[in-house]
Amino acid sequence: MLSYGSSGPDAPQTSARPRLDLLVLPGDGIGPEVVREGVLLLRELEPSLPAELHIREGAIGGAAVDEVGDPLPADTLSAALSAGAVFLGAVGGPRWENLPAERRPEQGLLRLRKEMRVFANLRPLRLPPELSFLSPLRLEILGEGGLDVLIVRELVGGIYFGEPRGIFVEGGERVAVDTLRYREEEIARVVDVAFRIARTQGKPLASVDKANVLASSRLWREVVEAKRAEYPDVPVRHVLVDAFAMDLVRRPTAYGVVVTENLFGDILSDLGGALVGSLGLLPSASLSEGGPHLYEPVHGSAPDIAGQGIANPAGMLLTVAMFLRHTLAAEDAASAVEAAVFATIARGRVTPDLAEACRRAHASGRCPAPEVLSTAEFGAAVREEVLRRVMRERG
Ligand SMILES: NC(=O)C1=CN([C@@H]2O[C@H](COP(=O)(O)OP(=O)(O)OC[C@H]3O[C@@H](n4cnc5c(N)ncnc54)[C@H](O)[C@@H]3O)[C@@H](O)[C@H]2O)C=CC1
Ligand SMILES: CC(C)CC(=O)C(=O)O
Ligand SMILES: [Mg+2]
Repeated sequence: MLSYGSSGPDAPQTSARPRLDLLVLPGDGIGPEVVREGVLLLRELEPSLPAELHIREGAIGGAAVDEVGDPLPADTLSAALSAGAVFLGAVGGPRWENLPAERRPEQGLLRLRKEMRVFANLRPLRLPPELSFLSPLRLEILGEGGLDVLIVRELVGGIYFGEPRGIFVEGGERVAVDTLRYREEEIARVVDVAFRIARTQGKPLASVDKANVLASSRLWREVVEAKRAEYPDVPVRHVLVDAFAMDLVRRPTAYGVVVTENLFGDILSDLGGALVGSLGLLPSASLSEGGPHLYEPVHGSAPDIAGQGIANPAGMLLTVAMFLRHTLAAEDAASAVEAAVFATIARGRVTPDLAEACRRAHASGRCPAPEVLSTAEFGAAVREEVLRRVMRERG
């Protein structure tokens, strides 16, 4: 394990602040590129945070397969389980696509989520009004408030984990099996998280399923109905997933908090990436109950742009904001990071994935002339902006 940063894990405590151990897992492709910007931002903010951060790095995914032949090495898992929080970049890539299923990078991530019991994956689809030019949706559809929908995705159950699974030979031909299985309690705990957030934010809850076909969805609906009695103040409706995909594009303002099972949440959040203009803008926080939370951007390892220094680190930086909010309860710092990311983009300072939308908007006076930045330049611009905001707040 590498450790880096000013203090190092074994340095004596020099302040009264509690110590928080962070495990950083860069992974593959653009993972390390965006994680670097996240760590630099954390370092910049560290002196003003309520905890002293001790950052260690570990191996996961294809990088770990190359190093030790296992996408989730035992020392990475034990470091994750004993950390205060874990950051992950992304895993996977064409290099490892032909490995046996259990050694594929993605299995390392799935096992990590399962072992950490991070069952509630919060995926905000947020585009403030001043950035509405990034969305392919027309202004009148997006609404005056921009886009603001929270997907709460069940993360450690469902078809990604159910047994039996695999490719078997039956009657001389190959048969593939995946099992979609949910226990009542697995549904209830994530639905409860979604209800609580909807209540706190004063928003309606949509539960997305496929109850007209799937038994797991019928149980899901029953559990939501039972939970509803505990939250009589939260308006709830059930929406079939196919209709929801259409409706999210047609009238996103109809939705506030959306709760759904693992596979549907995975697919729908990438659709959300298109609605905000780039998958590279979406953060996520995977919450456990009592254990460390896992923080990861929504996107994957993006092999098509990896190694070029052009990945958008905004999703990772907004993920840092989610860490500040959910692990450190440092709401002011979280809001400052979010505001800094959005303000940087609103000035036309963007990575290449947003450049075309910015150019088009510039032609109609909705965005300054774009200044196309590298991953590192965008990260630095956001850090400067965060510091400016923090200084301004301190007077
Ligand atoms: N959480 C994770 O580690 C995830 C890993 N993956 C893995 O990643 C690999 C690539 O999968 P894809 O289907 O290509 O999905 P992907 O999310 O890596 O990329 C999809 C598209 O979005 C673009 N994109 C993604 N993140 C971006 C960023 N930060 N800035 C600019 N553009 C960005 C990519 O260039 C690509 O065109 C696969 O091995 C897949 O299994 C996929 C999704 C999540
Ligand atoms: C690569 C998979 C394990 C997961 C995924 O696509 C996601 O969590 O968004
Ligand atoms: Mg995905």
